[in-house]
Amino acid sequence: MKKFLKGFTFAFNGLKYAFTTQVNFRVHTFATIVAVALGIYFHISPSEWCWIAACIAVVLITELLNTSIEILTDMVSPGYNVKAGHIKDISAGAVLVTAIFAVIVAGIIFIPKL
Ligand SMILES: Nc1ncnc2c1ncn2[C@@H]1O[C@H](COP(=O)(O)OP(=O)(O)OP(=O)(O)O)[C@@H](O)[C@H]1O
Repeated sequence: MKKFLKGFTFAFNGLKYAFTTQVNFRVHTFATIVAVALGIYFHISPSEWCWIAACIAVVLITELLNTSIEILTDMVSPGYNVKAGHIKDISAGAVLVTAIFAVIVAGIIFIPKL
């Protein structure tokens, strides 16, 4: 049980690290708050909440993985390396894809309610 709770502490430390060091993670957290506030304001349906929750999760998870890939890349390749650059660009591209997906879903749900 102690080990299980310790795992949570490590996970929360990771979230804290991402939040305090990554501007993008803070921006996505702010976007999460806005999406939840809009969902409450417009009384969206349970299935619309599922889509919003999925968007929030996929964007935040990808941002967290992007952060850890960046750290790992800097560790493995501290100097300039074309491949290191590609790795970081691809990882950032993954975040962009999820963000575009979230904006499209939010548009489909919220624009008709305006
Ligand atoms: N070691 C490297 N070798 C080659 N290009 C790199 C390297 N590190 C970074 N780059 C290039 O610079 C871009 C920005 O890298 P950087 O590490 O600053 O990431 P970031 O997205 O600005 O994240 P953060 O601000 O959190 O560090 C990368 O996407 C990549 O194109």
